[in-house]
Amino acid sequence: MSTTSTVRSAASVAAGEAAAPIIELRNVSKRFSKKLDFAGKIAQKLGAPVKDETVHAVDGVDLVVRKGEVVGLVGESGCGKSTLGRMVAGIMPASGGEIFWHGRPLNSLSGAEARHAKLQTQMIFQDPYASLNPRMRVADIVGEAPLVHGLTRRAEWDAYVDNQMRRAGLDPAFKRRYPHQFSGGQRQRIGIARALAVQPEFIVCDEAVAALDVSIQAQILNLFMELRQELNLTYLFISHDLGVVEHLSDRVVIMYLGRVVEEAPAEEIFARANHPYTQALLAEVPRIEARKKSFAGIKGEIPSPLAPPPGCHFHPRCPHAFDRCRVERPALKEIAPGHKSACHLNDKVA
Ligand SMILES: Nc1ncnc2c1ncn2[C@@H]1O[C@H](COP(=O)(O)OP(=O)(O)OP(=O)(O)O)[C@@H](O)[C@H]1O
Repeated sequence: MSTTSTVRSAASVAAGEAAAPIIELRNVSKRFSKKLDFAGKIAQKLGAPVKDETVHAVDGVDLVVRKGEVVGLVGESGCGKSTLGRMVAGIMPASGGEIFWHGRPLNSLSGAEARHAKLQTQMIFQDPYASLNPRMRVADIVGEAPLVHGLTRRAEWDAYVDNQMRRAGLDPAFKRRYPHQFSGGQRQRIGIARALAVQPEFIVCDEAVAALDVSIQAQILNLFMELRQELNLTYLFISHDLGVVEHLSDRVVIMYLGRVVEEAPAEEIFARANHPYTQALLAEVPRIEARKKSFAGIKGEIPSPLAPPPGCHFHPRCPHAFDRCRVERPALKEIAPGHKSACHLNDKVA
């Protein structure tokens, strides 16, 4: 058994039935109103009917992340993963539904509690360079927030920063340098050191390794898993690539056009994918076992979230679609213990 799967199994036990949810989303949606362009504004002024231009980025999602778990959130570009991640991290409000933090509605927290919740959830982004202030030295990037929030004192600050840098695999000797003096992988480590410095319990990684070379990706993924063990961290790991989440997730959640279409323990997703969309995603990961199965790749383009197809959003691209799929939204139903899928085919088989 590989080290990663040993780590996963051990954590799965730790994150079993009894582990309490850190975050829970119930029927959460996010809509963005698209601003009218010049022609649209003129048409509106002239009293012409103007189309409703609303992007349904996230549409009625239920999601639970339990303490100690690593949840992989996977789907094609534009399916709403980042938007969902931002709502989970408390940096973007939902348009509908409810978000619970340790069992309490996020919007019922007092100012101090909400600030604490925000600090406890850190986000790591795809492009570390864009999220690091180019005019700040690494020591300040890493050490500013813990000082502001009273997690360290001025007298101990240097040692505190050194410690966070070492944890993220950076040499503290370089702490007076600026972000542009580091490589892509090292910059991602600076982002990780900054996140760790506020002592979070939960980290949302949004395509955190997507911009890195494959060998560097592996190093950063290993670092995430070591930190998980060392600091008892919980992760929501967002990626467009099922292959990336394969080795580190306890549970995998698949999104398509704003909705969750399947959710299961990682082993189950890779061994017995149920939803035709998940099967198509698996077919596109060349190095995993499932490629041997005769899943067809995904045909066609992902439809616009401005006008999602009725019924099951995946039906125009699904090789198994039938009449019901074109009119009725499939509910996310349990098809095996811990395995849920939103596909009308499951009712048909039964
Ligand atoms: N601030 C915004 N205003 C308007 N539309 C937005 C905004 N943020 C996201 N969207 C739209 O919402 C949809 C979902 O975007 P999101 O970035 O969450 O998807 P994603 O799955 O993370 O894709 P990617 O990996 O490409 O970022 C997209 O159609 C996107 O254009």
